[in-house]
Amino acid sequence: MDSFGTRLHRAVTERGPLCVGIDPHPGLLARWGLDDDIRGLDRFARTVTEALGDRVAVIKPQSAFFERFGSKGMAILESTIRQLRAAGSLVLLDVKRGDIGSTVAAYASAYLDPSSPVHVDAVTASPYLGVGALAPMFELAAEHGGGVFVLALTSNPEGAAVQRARTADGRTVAQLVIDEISQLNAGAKPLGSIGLVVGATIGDTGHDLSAVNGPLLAPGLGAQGATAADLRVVFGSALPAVLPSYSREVLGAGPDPDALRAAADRALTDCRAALGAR
Ligand SMILES: O=c1ccn([C@@H]2O[C@H](COP(=O)(O)O)[C@@H](O)[C@H]2O)c(=O)[nH]1
Repeated sequence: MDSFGTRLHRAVTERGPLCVGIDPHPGLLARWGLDDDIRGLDRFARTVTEALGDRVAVIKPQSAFFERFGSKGMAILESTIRQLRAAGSLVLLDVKRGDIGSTVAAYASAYLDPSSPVHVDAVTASPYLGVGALAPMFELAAEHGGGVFVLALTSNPEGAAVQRARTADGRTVAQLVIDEISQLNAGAKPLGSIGLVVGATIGDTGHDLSAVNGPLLAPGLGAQGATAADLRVVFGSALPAVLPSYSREVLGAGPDPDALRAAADRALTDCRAALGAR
């Protein structure tokens, strides 16, 4: 199996640099004329999958919106993952896991072992128990062609107090995360398999992303206020590695599948223009 970095590079080359989230917010279910229950969740996830699974490079289900319905929600998440992968999009499960290493090993087998019912192409992970504690995820990802996106500079305003705090050597916590992930990706071609999450909302923070050599997931576009034009300010010379991510901005166009596709196409056109030809 090719590495996640290779598979992502291929998907972006073929389909364009875009990630669309599946975030079935109660408000969106209502706007779509669906009840906030298991049937509404199923219809919402199925509609997005059928509309976008064969055209968007990466689809990012937000686990929380499935988890809130318990085991029935998880069953829908499992079938959504299967349908998305069958349609050819890479599935990035936004689940932000992180713990002591021995527990991270269990999260790794849950999401990155091909024999698991919730096996996905990549997951999001939190580094606040130490980047090193995520090693079992990095190892299983490498073994099975999976990817991990580690939070570095998140899109929400509350993140800055923790992420931009200074460590003993004067670097910010975020720069320490960035540097550790850069080491893990060193020498990988065309792209490493360990990505970072850097919000499109954060402006020019002066962090150095030039050595990451891995994908940079950029949430915060659309509903949180960032525009594709902001990507240039946030990422500078690291722009070619950016994977822009939209959820509500695209999902709000539903439930008509043509309208969903048109919204995703608009987002992709904006991102292509901002990132340069890709
Ligand atoms: O820094 C981060 C990390 C993750 N997210 C997630 O992305 C989507 C954003 O949804 P929008 O509707 O496009 O605002 C959501 O699932 C977040 O949990 C993020 O926003 N910022």
